[in-house]
Amino acid sequence: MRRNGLPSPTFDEDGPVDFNIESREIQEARASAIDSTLELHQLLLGPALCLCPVLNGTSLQAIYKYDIASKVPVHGEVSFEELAYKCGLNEIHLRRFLRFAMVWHRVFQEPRKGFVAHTAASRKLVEDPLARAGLGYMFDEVWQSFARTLEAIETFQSEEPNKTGWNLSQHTEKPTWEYYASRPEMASRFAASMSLFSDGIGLSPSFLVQGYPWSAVDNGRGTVVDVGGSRGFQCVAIAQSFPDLHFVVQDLPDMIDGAKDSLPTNVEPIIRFMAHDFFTEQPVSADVYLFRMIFHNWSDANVIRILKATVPAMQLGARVVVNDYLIPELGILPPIKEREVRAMDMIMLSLFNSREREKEDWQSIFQQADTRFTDINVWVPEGATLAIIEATLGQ
Ligand SMILES: C[S@@+](CC[C@H](N)C(=O)[O-])C[C@H]1O[C@@H](n2cnc3c(N)ncnc32)[C@H](O)[C@@H]1O
Repeated sequence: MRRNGLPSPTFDEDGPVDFNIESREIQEARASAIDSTLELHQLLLGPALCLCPVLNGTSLQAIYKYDIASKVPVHGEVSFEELAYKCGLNEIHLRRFLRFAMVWHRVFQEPRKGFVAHTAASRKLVEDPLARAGLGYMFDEVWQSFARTLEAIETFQSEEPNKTGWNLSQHTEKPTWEYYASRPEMASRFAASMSLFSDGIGLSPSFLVQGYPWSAVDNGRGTVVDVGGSRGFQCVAIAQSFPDLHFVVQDLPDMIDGAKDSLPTNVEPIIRFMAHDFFTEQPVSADVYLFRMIFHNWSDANVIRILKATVPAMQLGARVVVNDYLIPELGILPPIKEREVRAMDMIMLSLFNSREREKEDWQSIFQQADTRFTDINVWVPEGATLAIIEATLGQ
């Protein structure tokens, strides 16, 4: 990092909150150091302590709920007494929440007894609304869903998206998207968290742009339908590199409302938005139907329903292109990457009753949707977190 003029990692308030490492070599060195230190750490803990992880999110949840970070002056300090007053919290609770966060998460520090100051991590919460949204989503929704997941499995014995740990914890029978429709503040917190997670280096849209042969889609002049394409972020990225393609971004009406107005002007003429529920028959005939981070939100039966609704619009040779996590065989990925995929798989269970899939799962799902899906190719672009799964409709 020194050789590349990058700041050294530190917990100090003025330390870098993001590394902004672009070099693949440095990223790989960082990942391998994380893997090695994790292994060393767990070896030193030993089996008994590995069985006792601390799973207590109360402290971070309180920091989010009472917006504590914004009440601590940047480059200053505040007493526990005054901060408790500002937050409307009992001082004993506040002190234990913050001291837990200092020790477990390096969030806040106590430069002298009884006074609180920022670290780089707590300062990030003040300065980055996406980081705040991510914390809120994690501790108000995801963490609570984990605690009710086994209960949901036993009670419902169902794969439907409204029979989950999330449903039990939110006390609703509606699936997430429907529930969010009447709660715009939760919907925008979810969207902000997604853009925080998509900033992860392996999730950049550039991997989809460079990792798929877009120039071969009808010689670079074909039509791509981005199904469940949100506000068109992926299509914008692809369109910037392949300006002769045409795009239709489909999503639920609330999601695409006003999205056309926020497109960059150079790609605006080639990207169109359309309200479409992907469980109903696909109305657009295209060369490629892109599903990015869609199927991992749905059970196998529902993915098959969505694919069956797509097939009637597909001409011979048209393709479904899926961009989703791929579960590898155990031990093939570096440990830190494998943790991420398996963590996502568990989150999908608790929130949606869905799952991340292995290569063989994709073969089986496409075959069950339509036996004419042939040539199923699966690859992971170098450095990417998401795989590309491509299925072509044959005779
Ligand atoms: C995890 S997001 C993925 C968004 C986008 N493809 C991406 O990669 O950033 C899932 C998307 O599916 C959309 N969605 C959920 N149910 C839908 C339905 N029945 N029909 C169309 N879109 C739906 C949501 O509104 C949301 O934009």
